[in-house]
Amino acid sequence: MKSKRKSKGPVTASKLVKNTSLDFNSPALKKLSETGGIKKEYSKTSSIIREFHNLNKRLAIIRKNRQFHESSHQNSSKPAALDQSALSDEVIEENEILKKLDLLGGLNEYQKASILGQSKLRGGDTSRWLVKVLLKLRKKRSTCATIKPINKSSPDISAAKRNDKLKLLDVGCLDPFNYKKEFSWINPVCIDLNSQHHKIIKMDFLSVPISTHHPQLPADNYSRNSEAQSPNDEKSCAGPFDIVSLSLVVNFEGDVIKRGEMLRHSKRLLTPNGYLFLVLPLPCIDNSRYFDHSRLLQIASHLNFTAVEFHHSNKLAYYLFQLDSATPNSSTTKSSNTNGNPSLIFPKKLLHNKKNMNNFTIVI
Ligand SMILES: C[S@@+](CC[C@H](N)C(=O)[O-])C[C@H]1O[C@@H](n2cnc3c(N)ncnc32)[C@H](O)[C@@H]1O
Repeated sequence: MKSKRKSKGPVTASKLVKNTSLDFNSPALKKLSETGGIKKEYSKTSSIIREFHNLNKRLAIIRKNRQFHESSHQNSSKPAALDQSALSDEVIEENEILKKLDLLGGLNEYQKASILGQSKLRGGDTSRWLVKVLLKLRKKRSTCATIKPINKSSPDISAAKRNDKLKLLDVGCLDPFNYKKEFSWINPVCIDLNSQHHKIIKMDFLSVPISTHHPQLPADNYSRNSEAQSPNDEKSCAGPFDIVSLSLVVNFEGDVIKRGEMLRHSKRLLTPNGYLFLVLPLPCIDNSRYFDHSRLLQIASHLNFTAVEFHHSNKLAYYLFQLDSATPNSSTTKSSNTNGNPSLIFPKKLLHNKKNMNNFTIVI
């Protein structure tokens, strides 16, 4: 009789990501990479991420339609039979999507797949690009006065010096130690819809308040070695911030209007000349019917952001924008083409029309 015990099988990346403390330099992960096994695992994680995004997008559309049907039903005096059947179809589809998301493992599994995507074997997490640019800006600080003086030489960082650190809101944070090497001059506050670590506040970015009565931010609890820190909570997370990081977060949101709202909210949370670090998958910029580099720059400029630096890698598009609070706000300006929605300044507009393009966009 055959033994029912399953063989342990090879160490796979998906097994590795199940560990809470991920060691990206572990011999097992390196070996997996050398033997080529990791490629298969990466394509598996990529398909989880892709499927998750598609389902999320569809869910946002259905929920929006439902809101619309419900409000038009409330405002109408006639019995709307058609609306009612559309509504029940949408409820059925919504439940199916939720089931599929559940089968995929939900946000938790998606995040594990994303953690694997961050691994150094794949070029590291996106914070490395930001740090490189910030250091470059620090060098030419005479022209970029908002990069504050940094005293890295002092091992004892007093409260006064801590206030000199750049306060960075890391939205959609999977690893609170992304900026570990920079803790002496960057003070990260980490949030995510689904926290993977006690130092990551479980919070929706759109509900981060603009200011607080508690100016002491939780990231002051960070120290290089200490694990025993007081837990972060929603109350301790509030603007203003020197930097807001939206790395691979805007594309996660399925609702195109909420994507625009995320950019607007960054502006509200930033110090007068603060920075917005935005990272999108490259196809959002170079293979979308409704979006591209210049559209992004137009939207950014409308919100008084100027691109300080950008970089397109094989897979990702990195942007560092700086807020110019001195420029008069242009948010009252309306675009000529509003696609039937007069409240939108940058509506969904066909910009390119080639085969196999995606439909990513951000509307404002
Ligand atoms: C692809 S991961 C990005 C991880 C990391 N920032 C990076 O650059 O690799 C997207 C993360 O954004 C989080 N997220 C999406 N919308 C959010 C929101 N409105 N508020 C907070 N976190 C959000 C998701 O929960 C998910 O963990």
